[in-house]
Amino acid sequence: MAEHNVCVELVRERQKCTFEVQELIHLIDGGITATEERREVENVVCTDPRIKDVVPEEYLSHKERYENAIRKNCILQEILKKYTEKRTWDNFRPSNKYRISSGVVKDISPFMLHTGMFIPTLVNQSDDEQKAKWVPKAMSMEIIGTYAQTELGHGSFIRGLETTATYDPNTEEFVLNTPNLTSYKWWPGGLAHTANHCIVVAQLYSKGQHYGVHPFFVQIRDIETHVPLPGIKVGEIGPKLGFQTANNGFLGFENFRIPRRNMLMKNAQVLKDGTYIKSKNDKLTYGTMVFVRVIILFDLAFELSRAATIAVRYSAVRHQSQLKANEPELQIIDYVTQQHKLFIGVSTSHVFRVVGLWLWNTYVKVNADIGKGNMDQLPELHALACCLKAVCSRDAAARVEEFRLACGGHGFMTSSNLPIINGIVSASITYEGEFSVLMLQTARFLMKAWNGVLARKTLTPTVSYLSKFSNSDRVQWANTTAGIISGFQAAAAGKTKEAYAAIQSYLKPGTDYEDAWNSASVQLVSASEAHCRAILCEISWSEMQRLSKTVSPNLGKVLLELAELYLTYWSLEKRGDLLMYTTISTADIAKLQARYEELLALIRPNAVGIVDGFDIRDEILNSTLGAYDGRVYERLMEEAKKSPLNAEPVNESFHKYIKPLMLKAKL
Ligand SMILES: CCCCCCCCCCCCCCCCCC(=O)SCCNC(=O)CCNC(=O)[C@H](O)C(C)(C)COP(=O)(O)OP(=O)(O)OC[C@H]1O[C@@H](n2cnc3c(N)ncnc32)[C@H](O)[C@@H]1OP(=O)(O)O
Ligand SMILES: Cc1cc2nc3c(=O)[nH]c(=O)nc-3n(C[C@H](O)[C@H](O)[C@H](O)COP(=O)(O)OP(=O)(O)OC[C@H]3O[C@@H](n4cnc5c(N)ncnc54)[C@H](O)[C@@H]3O)c2cc1C
Repeated sequence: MAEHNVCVELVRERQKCTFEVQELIHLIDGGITATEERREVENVVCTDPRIKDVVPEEYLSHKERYENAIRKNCILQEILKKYTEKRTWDNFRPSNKYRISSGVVKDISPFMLHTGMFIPTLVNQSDDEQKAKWVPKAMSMEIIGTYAQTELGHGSFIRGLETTATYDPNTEEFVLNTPNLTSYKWWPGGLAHTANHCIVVAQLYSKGQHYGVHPFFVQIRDIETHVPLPGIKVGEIGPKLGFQTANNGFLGFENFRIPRRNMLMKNAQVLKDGTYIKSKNDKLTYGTMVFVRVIILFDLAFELSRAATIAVRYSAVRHQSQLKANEPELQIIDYVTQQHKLFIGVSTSHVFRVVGLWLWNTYVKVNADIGKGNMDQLPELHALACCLKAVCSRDAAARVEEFRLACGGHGFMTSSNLPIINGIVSASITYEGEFSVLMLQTARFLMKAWNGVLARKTLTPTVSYLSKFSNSDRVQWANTTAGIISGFQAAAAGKTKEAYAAIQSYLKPGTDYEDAWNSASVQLVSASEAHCRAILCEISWSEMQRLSKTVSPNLGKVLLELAELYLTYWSLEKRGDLLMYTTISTADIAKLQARYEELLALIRPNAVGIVDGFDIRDEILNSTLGAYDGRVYERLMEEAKKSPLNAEPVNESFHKYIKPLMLKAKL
C-alpha cells in the first residue's frame, strides 16, 4: 500500500508506534519464512482477477451466491494445489487455509468441511490401507467430502443418532438406512450440492447386536454426473443467520449399500463374518471432534483479529464530539470508554492464539501417546478442549459484537464486514459441541478431580491446583499477575467444591445421581467457566512472558501490556468471585481499576501498530471501515453506489404501488 494514499490519522498513528510492526508479524506467523510463505500465497490468490467480484456477494441471490462461492473456491484450490506440490500440505497451515478463504468469499467456504473434518477424519480414523486409498484422493480433490453426524432430531447427544448401518455378511456390505424423519442428517457443510462423499456417523448393527456409533466412508453422488446415487436423498437446508455459502445439507438413506471396508477401521472393526472387534477406547470415534475443538481456537483468534483491525483503524479515523469546547472533535479512539471496548478484544486475539498453540502441542503429545496405546491423558485433553472451545467461542462472539457496536451506525453496514464476522463467530458457539453441553463435559472431569482431592490423590497437571485450595479459607490476595492467577484458581476451586456439594445436597434418598447433577448444573457450568478462565489466564501470561523474552524490548513490553490487560480486565469483571474466594479488598479493586486505566493509556499509542501486526490484507478484511489506508467515507460511498437499487433513479415500484396509493389518498 502506497503510504501517500493513507489518511492523515493513520499516518500519524503509525508514526507514534513504539515497536517494529514487522517483528510482531513474524512473531504471530511463527518466523520470517512463515510470513513470507503466507504472504506469497495470499498475494497470488488476492490479486487473481478471477477472484474479484463485480457485484458484491450480498446482492446476489442465494443460488448465485453459492455458485460464485464454488467458482472462486475452485480457483483457490487450484492455486493451493500448486503450493502443495511445491511444499508439503502441512507447511501451509490449516489456519492459513481458513484465513485465505476469507479473501475469496466473505462468508464460509463450501469446502470448509472437506478440509476441516473430512480429511482429518480419514487421516485419524482409517487404517493404513484405507488411508493410502482415500487420503491422496481427498487431498487432491479428486473426491470432495464432508462430515455428516448431526441429524434433524439429535446433535448434542451422539449416542441418540438414529441412522443405521447394518452389516450383511452375505454380500459383505453395510446397509444404511434413515428410519425416521428425525434420522435425516441435517447441517453438514458442503453436503447439499458440493460433496460427492461423506463420513457418515451411524449406529452399527452386526449379527443382531448393536455396537453404537461408528464412522463410515460413503459415496453419495456419481463422480461424473454428480447425480445423487439411488437410495440417497440429499438437499440444502436453507438460509441461516450466517454461513450462507456453506451449503449445509440434509441426507437420507434408503437401503443404501456400501462395502464392508468402508467402515473406518483404525479403532474398531467388523470382520467378513460380522464379528465385531472393539476399539481400545470407544471415545476414539469422537477423535475428529476433539481435533476440530482444538483448531477452532486459531480460527477464533483470526476472526477476532479481523474484527479488531476493522474497529481499531476505524476508531482512529473517525472523529465525533468535542471533549472540550472550542477544540476539534476527538478521534473516537481517544475516548477511554472506546478503548475499553476495543483493547480487550485485541488482547483476547493474542490470548487465544498462544493458548491455542499450547492446546495444539498438548493435543499432538496426547495423540502420539494414544498411537502407542496409552490413553491416560485423553480425559484431560477432552476436558480442556471442551471448555476452551466453549468459553473462547462465547467470548469471541461477545468481543465481535462489542467491536461492531464500537463502530456505531457504520458497524451495522454489511460492507463493514462486522455483521458477517459476527454470524461466523456466533455459529461456533453451537457447532462442534454446544456451549453448555461441552461445559458440562468439563464439569464431569472437575467432579472426578474433586473426588481425587478428597481422597488426597495426585491430580493431573491442569487440575492439580485444586488441591492447593481445598480448605474453606479465603485465599490471600496479592495485586500482582501471580496473585490474579492464584485468585482465579481459588475461584475455580471454590466453585468446583460448591458444585460438588450441591450435587451431594440434591442427592436425597430416592434421588438419582443424574437428577442431582441436573439440579446442580448451573453451578457446574459456572465451575467449568472459572476453571477455563484460570487456564486462559495462567497459560496466556506464561506464554506471553516467554515470548516477550524472544523479541526486542519494545515489542516485549507491548506483549506484556496486552497480557496484563487480559488478566486485569477479567479480575474486574469477576470481582464478585474474587471477593468470595480471596481476601481481595475494595482498596485492591480500586488499585486494579487504576492499573486497568493505566494499561489502556499505555496501549493507546500502539493500538494501530498492534492491529497492523495482524497483517491482514484488505481483500481478507473485506471492510469499508478497516482498510489499511483508512479511506472510510470514500469506501462507504463507493459500496453504497453498488446497490442495484441505485442503478435507476426511479424504481418501478413507485409507478406500480406508491403512486396509486398517493392518488387514492387524494380522492
Ligand atoms: C478452503 C476451505 C477452508 C479451509 C478451512 C480449514 C480449517 C478448518 C477449520 C475447521 C472448522 C470446522 C467447522 C466445523 C463445523 C461444524 C461441524 C460440526 O458441528 S460436526 C458435529 C459436532 N457434534 C458435536 O460436537 C456433538 C457434541 N456431543 C458430544 O460430543 C457427545 O455427545 C458428548 C461428549 C456430549 C456426550 O457423549 P457420550 O457418548 O454420551 O458420553 P457421556 O457424556 O456419557 O460420557 C462418557 C465418557 O466419555 C467421555 N468422552 C466424551 N467425549 C469424549 C471425547 N471426545 N474424547 C474423550 N472422552 C470423551 C466423557 O468425558 C465421559 O467420561 P467419564 O466421565 O465417564 O470418564
Ligand atoms: C453453522 C453450523 C454448522 C454445522 N455444521 C455441521 C457439520 O458440518 N456436520 C455436522 O454433523 N453437524 C454440524 N452442525 C450441527 C452442530 O454440531 C449441532 O447443531 C450442535 O452439536 C448442537 O446440537 P443441536 O443442534 O442438536 O442442539 P441441541 O442439543 O438440541 O441443543 C439445544 C439446547 O439444548 C441444550 N442441551 C442439549 N443437551 C443438553 C444436556 N445434556 N445438558 C444440558 N443442556 C442440553 C443445549 O445446551 C441447547 O441450549 C452445524 C451447526 C451449525 C449451527
